[in-house]
Amino acid sequence: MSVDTSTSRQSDTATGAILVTGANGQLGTELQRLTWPAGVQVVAVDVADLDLTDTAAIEARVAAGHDGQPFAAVINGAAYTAVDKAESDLVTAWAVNAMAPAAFGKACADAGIPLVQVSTDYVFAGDKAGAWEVNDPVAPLGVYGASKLGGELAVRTSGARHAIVRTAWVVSAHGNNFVKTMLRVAATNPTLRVVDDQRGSPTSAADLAQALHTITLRLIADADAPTGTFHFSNAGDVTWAGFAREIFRQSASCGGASAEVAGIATAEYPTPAKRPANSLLSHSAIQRAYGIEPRPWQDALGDILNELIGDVK
Ligand SMILES: NC(=O)C1=CN([C@@H]2O[C@H](COP(=O)(O)OP(=O)(O)OC[C@H]3O[C@@H](n4cnc5c(N)ncnc54)[C@H](OP(=O)(O)O)[C@@H]3O)[C@@H](O)[C@H]2O)C=CC1
Ligand SMILES: Cc1cn([C@H]2C[C@H](O)[C@@H](COP(=O)(O)OP(=O)(O)O[C@H]3O[C@@H](C)C(=O)[C@@H](O)[C@H]3O)O2)c(=O)[nH]c1=O
Ligand SMILES: [Mg+2]
Repeated sequence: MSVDTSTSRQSDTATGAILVTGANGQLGTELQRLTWPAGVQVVAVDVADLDLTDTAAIEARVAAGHDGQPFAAVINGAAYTAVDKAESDLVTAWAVNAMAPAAFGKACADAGIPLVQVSTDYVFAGDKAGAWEVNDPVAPLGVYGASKLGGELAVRTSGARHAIVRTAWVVSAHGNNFVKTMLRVAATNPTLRVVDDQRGSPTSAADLAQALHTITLRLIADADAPTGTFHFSNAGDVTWAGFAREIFRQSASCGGASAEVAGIATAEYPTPAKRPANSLLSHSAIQRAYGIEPRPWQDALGDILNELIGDVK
């Protein structure tokens, strides 16, 4: 007997509207720049459209769907990302990073749709020698990481089919990030002091968006798609000082700003929030479940500098 594969394929095709939060953020911007399959529509909202401190509004928005149809999925890319400010603004940080994911979890469970929640390397204490695996113990050092962990736990216990994707050191050509800070400060300072004892994995917001594109479309199309916790960053690891040096090496090669980087100890750069010494993320879970193989962070940085400055050699 022959099987009509065209029909069974049809049911594997994702269609419908995806609600994306954080529309004006780094990730939200890149999710909107991607090409999505015909039949998939991205409905991107920011604080003016949907204030995430309003949990009733979140539940109503998800329940309302789009154009008379339920949403196909939610990607919660919004967050309270001001790590130092969060230390003194605990209630808002927890509202956006924990209570809003809880509301999305409940609303997605009620609607029977998948939720993609973005989380952070800052859920880890940073006291491991190698890369952090998805099931390694979490022990956030500050309010931002603790509130993002609260969001993870809420989503994990919500009953919604979900993927929690932890990422790290997100950079892009827009929004606030380390690359843009380094280029801006270098324009007026010949030497920058940058911590050389915090190690992690830089991540292009565009590459992260592509990974979430893959995961979300699979979750929509396939009820048996892998769920749980995953790590995505670009490949390789570096300290913030090493990252700054590579930013300036590539920037200088195309006539952009450059500066000397003096590596310093964390103790010499006091900040309100404590940060992990090592937050390198292992990719084994996302490789195994979704076949995603991140490219080196240096290549991703080249694309960002190309967009900001021009031809990077
Ligand atoms: N940036 C990084 O280095 C890292 C980020 N992550 C995670 O990745 C995800 C994406 O981060 P990224 O794109 O860099 O973050 P951004 O800070 O660039 O963007 C966050 C977005 O969330 C929005 N937002 C904040 N508060 C509210 C609110 N009350 N209601 C509605 N929207 C709100 C912001 O809006 P507005 O601008 O108007 O305030 C902004 O558009 C987040 O979950 C973050 O925790 C994880 C690891 C590293
Ligand atoms: C600007 C600057 C920063 N630093 C240090 C401070 C800090 O340890 C490190 C990076 O600075 P940032 O302000 O970008 O760090 P931070 O805001 O902590 O970045 C984090 O953001 C959140 C949202 C995340 O989830 C994390 O993955 C991580 O990307 O560099 C210097 O040493 N010298 C400098 O001149
Ligand atoms: Mg920051």
